[in-house]
Amino acid sequence: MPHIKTIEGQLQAQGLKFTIIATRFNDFIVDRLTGGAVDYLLRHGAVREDITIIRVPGAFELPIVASKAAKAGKSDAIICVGAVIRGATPHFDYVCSEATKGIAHVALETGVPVGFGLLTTDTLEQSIERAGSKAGNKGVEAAAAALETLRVLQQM
Ligand SMILES: Nc1c(NC[C@H](O)[C@H](O)[C@H](O)CO)[nH]c(=O)[nH]c1=O
Ligand SMILES: CC(=O)[C@@H](O)COP(=O)(O)O
Repeated sequence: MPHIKTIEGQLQAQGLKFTIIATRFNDFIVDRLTGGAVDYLLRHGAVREDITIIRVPGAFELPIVASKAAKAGKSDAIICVGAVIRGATPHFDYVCSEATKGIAHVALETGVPVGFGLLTTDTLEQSIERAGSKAGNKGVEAAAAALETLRVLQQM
């Protein structure tokens, strides 16, 4: 059988620099996402000195700050965390759409992997479930995805 070349990212964070960008909006949820991301990185070999946390007002501001962080060249990977919870008006859709598109754009434009740890939920309960309770922790998932993607990109 011919050999199939396979590229997979190792989940080793030793020697890597990370920037976590976290919203102040819904901070009681977002602090759990941030903590999950930090804990994941430390457990996989990163050191505290190589992790920077930047706080922004809300999800809408995540892309511009992620863009500056990526272009500054001091981060191997970026992790965005936040929580947008549906209100009574279409505001939710606009905030989610721009944050999502903007974060994806930063990664594609700069080549720096950006983990997407932004909760977009219909209810507060759904956010709580995804911030370290019964449905896991999306901050952890975003940190893991950013690290794995970085390790894949390094082999290409
Ligand atoms: N409603 C939520 C927001 N809204 C605020 C915007 O993100 C933005 O900060 C404001 O419009 C000023 O530009 N942000 C969240 O992160 N979560 C929400 O539920
Ligand atoms: C997520 C939102 O946009 C939000 O909390 C705003 O609520 P509303 O639509 O009731 O103004």
